[in-house]
Amino acid sequence: MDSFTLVIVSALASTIMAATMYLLHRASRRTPCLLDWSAAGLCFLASNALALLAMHVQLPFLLAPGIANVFYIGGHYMILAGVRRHLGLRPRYDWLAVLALMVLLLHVTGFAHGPVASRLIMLTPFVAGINASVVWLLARQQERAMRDSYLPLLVVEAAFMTQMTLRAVFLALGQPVQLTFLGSQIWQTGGSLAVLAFLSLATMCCALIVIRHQELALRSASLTDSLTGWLNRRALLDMAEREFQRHRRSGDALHFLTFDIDHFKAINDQFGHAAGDAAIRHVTNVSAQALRGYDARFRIGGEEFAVLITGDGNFQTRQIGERLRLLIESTPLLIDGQRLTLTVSLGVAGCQPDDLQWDEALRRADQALYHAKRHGRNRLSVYGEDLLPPSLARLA
Ligand SMILES: Nc1nc2c(ncn2[C@@H]2O[C@H](COP(=O)(O)OP(=O)(O)OP(=O)(O)O)[C@@H](O)[C@H]2O)c(=O)[nH]1
Repeated sequence: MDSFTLVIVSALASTIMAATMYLLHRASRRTPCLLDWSAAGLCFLASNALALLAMHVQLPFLLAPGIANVFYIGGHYMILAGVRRHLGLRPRYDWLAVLALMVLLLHVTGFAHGPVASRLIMLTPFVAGINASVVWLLARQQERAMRDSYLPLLVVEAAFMTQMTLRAVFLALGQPVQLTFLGSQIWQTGGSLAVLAFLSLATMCCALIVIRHQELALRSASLTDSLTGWLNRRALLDMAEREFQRHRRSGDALHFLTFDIDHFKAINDQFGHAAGDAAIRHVTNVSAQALRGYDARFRIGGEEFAVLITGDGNFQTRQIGERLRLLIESTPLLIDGQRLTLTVSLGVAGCQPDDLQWDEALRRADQALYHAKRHGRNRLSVYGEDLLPPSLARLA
């Protein structure tokens, strides 16, 4: 294949990468790694543009291949920088500056002025090192929901690193191959095709990561209450059904602990809606300290909350609820310089063998909660103990 066509096609693929990443960023500005990946496309484009220019004009050696190779390494590095940023790490442009300087300085050495093969061997540790860093970072990720979307980029980077390394090893150890700058032998053609495939696939893989990430963020937002960060009623429908099915199979206890802020309307009326919101946040923050990390918490109404407690009986659930009640009572909220003591009323109910739906237990927990409200507030009632089912209440 002629090298002119390959460089043109690679330049096109670089442009598509830069434009795709930039346009995706325009569509959702909350994903800055897209700008790194767009810059990666621009770097590859600049490298190809210099190569094209060098085909027609005699350029200084430091410009082509020197600066052209710096852009080429920069392109690979910007993919790494974007991956780092996506994973919440600093992109480390200082490392890029050091790498760029090293690559440029190497072009002053006699080795770089040798045959094309020697420059290829010279660049391989840089490219393979950057590719290996991307592979290492992505392979370490534990988040199950995202792992599948990292795999394609991981494979593409690993494949490119492998072909680059094998090519360099063959050129270093094998029969001398006469490569010429922008020649059309199989070695150059293969290398250019590898770059072309890499650019096209990396563009798709980066887009896949961003789309998957946004999808998960949207899904999480749709299940989360924005004021408190607790799960919302919609999430409760999902999770309670799953836990109810598990409870029916395993027989493990499943309890609902519901609670509601006492006289909350008075806070709104006296201090305003913003103070009411602060009170809601205060109650959820404090009660989170009384709950265990694995207890699923939900905001199911304005100032009503539910906790799904699995594996514990009435006694332990009552203990958890009492701990929560006491902690809220003893942790005042500061509003306008005033210390305001908040209290909550709580209800507890467990799923019973003849329950057909999980919400029967939630309804009983609500009845227990209203029992606690009627009997003075700032207290906890357990359905079946403090409040008897109607059939037993008649006998009592
Ligand atoms: N600030 C704020 N207020 C809310 C929110 N959601 C509901 N509310 C208010 O919460 C109040 C609930 O009042 P009530 O149901 O009478 O309950 P209460 O005053 O706590 O009385 P008891 O529950 O009987 O102790 C209403 O005034 C709602 O407008 C919210 O997100 N923020």
